Amino acid sequence: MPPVLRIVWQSGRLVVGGNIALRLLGAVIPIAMLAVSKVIIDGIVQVSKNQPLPEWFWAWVAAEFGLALLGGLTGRTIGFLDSLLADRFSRHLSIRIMEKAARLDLLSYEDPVFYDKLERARVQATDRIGMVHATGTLLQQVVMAAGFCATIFWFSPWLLVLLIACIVPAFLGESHFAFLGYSLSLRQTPVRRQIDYLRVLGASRESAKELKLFGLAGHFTRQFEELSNGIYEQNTSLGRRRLFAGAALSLLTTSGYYGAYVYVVWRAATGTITPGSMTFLAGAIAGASSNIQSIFSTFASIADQALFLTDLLAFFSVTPKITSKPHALPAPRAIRDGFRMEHVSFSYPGNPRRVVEGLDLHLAAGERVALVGENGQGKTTLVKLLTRLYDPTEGRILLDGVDLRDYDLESLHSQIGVIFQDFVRYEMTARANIAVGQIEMQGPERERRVKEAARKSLAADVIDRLPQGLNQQLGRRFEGGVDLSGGEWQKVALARAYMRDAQFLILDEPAAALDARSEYDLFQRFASLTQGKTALLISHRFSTVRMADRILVLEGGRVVEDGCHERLLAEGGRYSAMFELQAASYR
Ligand SMILES: Nc1ncnc2c1ncn2[C@@H]1O[C@H](COP(=O)(O)OP(=O)(O)OP(=O)(O)O)[C@@H](O)[C@H]1O
Repeated sequence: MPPVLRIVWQSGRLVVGGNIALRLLGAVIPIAMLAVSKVIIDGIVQVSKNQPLPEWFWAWVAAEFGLALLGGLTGRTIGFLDSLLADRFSRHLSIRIMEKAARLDLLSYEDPVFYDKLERARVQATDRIGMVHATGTLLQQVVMAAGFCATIFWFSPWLLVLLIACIVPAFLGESHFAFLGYSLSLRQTPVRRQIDYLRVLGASRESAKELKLFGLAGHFTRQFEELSNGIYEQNTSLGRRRLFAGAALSLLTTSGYYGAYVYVVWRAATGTITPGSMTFLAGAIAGASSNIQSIFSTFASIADQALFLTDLLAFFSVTPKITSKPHALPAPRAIRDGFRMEHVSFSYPGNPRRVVEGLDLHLAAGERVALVGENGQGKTTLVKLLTRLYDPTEGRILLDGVDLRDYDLESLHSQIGVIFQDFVRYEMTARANIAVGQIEMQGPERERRVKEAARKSLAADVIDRLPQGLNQQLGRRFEGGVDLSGGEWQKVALARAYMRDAQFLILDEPAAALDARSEYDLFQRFASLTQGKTALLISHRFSTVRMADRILVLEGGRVVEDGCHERLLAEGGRYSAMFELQAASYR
C-alpha cells in the first residue's frame, strides 16, 4: 500500500491533506457528542433529584447541536473532496501509465504476462479509486476506534481487554480468508485472461464479420460460460466457508460486546456510576466494537483491491533496457557509411530459436535495398533491429562506424521513417494522420509538408474524394468519421513516412494493399522519392522488388543471395525461382 498511497499523495497534495484533516475531525465529532450527551443526561438526572439545572446546561445542548451540524458539514465536504480526489487520481495515474508505456521496450509488449499487467493497470487507473476512499475511511475508523478504546481504558482497562480478546479471533479469521481469496485470485489469473479475451472477441467490431459468417458466436459464448462458471464455483465455495466461519466468529465478538455492556449497566444499577456515564460508556463500547469490526472489513476490502494494484506497481517497476546512454551521441545528420551489421544474431525471449543468425550486412548510404524471403524468415525482425526497437542478442549494428547503442535513441529515431506492415490507423483527421509523421512541425510549413507528402504517397487522391478533405475525421470510432479501404489507409500511412525528414526510409510491405495501378504509380516515383535517402523495402511482390538497386534474399535469418535483379535472375538461385513462380502465375 505505501507506494499506492504515494501515488495518491502525488495526484493532489492539497486535496489529500484536506481530506485527511476532515476525516480526523469527522472521527473526533462522535466521541465529543457522546461526552456532551453525558453532561446533559447527568444534568437532567440532577433535576429529577429536585436539584437545579447545572450552570451552562443550555450551552451544552447548543454545543451538541453545533457538533451535529459540524458532523453533517464535514461528511459532505469529505464526499466532495473524495470525488475531486477520484478524478485527480485516475487522471494522474493514466498520465503516468502513458508516460511509462512510452518508455518501455517493444519486447515487453510481446510478453503476454507483461501485456496482461499493462491491460489491467490501464483498467485500474479508473477502477480502483474505491481503494483510495476505503483508505480514508480506514483512517477515520482507526481514529474513532482509538478514541473509544481510550475512553473505555480510562474507565476500566479490563473491560477493554475483554472487548479486544473477543474481537481478535474475528480479525484472524478475516485475515485468513482475505489471504485465501488473494491466492485464489492469483491462481485464477490465466483463466481470467482467457475469459477477458473471449469477452472482447465476442463483442468487437474487428471480429464481428468472421463470427457471423463462420457461426462462431455461440461457440465462443459457450466457452466463456464454461470458464466463468468454473471461476464462479470456486469463488462461491470460498465465499460459503467465509460466511460460516465469519458468522461463528461474529457470535464471539457480539458476546464480548454484550459482556462489556452488561458490566456497565450493572455498575449503573448499583449506583457506582451515573446514568450519564453509563450512556457515555455504552456508546463508547458500541462505537469501539462496531469501528473495530469495520476496520477489519475495510481492511479486507483494501487488501482485495490491493491485489489488483500489485499489477500496476509491477508495471511501474519494469525498467526499459533499450535506453540512451548518458552523454549519448546525436545521430549523424548526413549518413556517410550507412548501416553495418556485424555477426548479428537475435532470438526472441522465451524462444531459443535464432530468428536472425550471424548476419553480416552493409547497407550503404543512399542505397535502395529490397529484402525478400518467405514468411517468417526474419525480415521484419531485421527492421526492428536496425531501428533499435530491439538490441541484438549477439553482435553489433554500426551506423557510420558507431554502435547504435551509443546514439541518443530519440535522435536516432528522428532520422528514420518507417511504416510497418501493421501500421496504425489513427482515428483522427486525415491531416493528423499524416502530420504525426513529424509531430513537432507546426504552422503553414506543416500544411505544405502534409500536402506534399500526400501527393508523393498517392494519398492526395484519396483525400480529395473525402467530403471534408484534410479535415475529414477518419475511422468509425467517432461521430462523422469516414472509414477508408485497406489500400487507402496504406496510402495515408505512407504519406506519414514521407512527412518525416528522415535519411533512412523503411517500408515494410508498402504496396500490400494497393491496387495494381497504384502500385505501379508509386514505384514509378520511388526512385525520385528516395533520392538522397537510404531506403529499405520489404515486399513479396517482385514487381516492387525489382525497382531496388540491390536485393537481399533472407532465409532462416541469413542473407543467402545478394545482388541486383538481373544478376540474381541470371544466377538462377532462390530469387530467380521465387520470381519465376510469381511471374508464371500471372501469365
Ligand atoms: N514477438 C515475437 N516473439 C517470438 N517470436 C517471434 C516474434 N515475432 C516474430 N517471431 C518469430 O520470428 C520469426 C521471424 O518473424 P518476422 O516477422 O521477422 O518474419 P518476416 O520475414 O517479416 O515474415 P512475413 O513475411 O510473414 O512478414 C517468425 O518465425 C516468428 O514466428
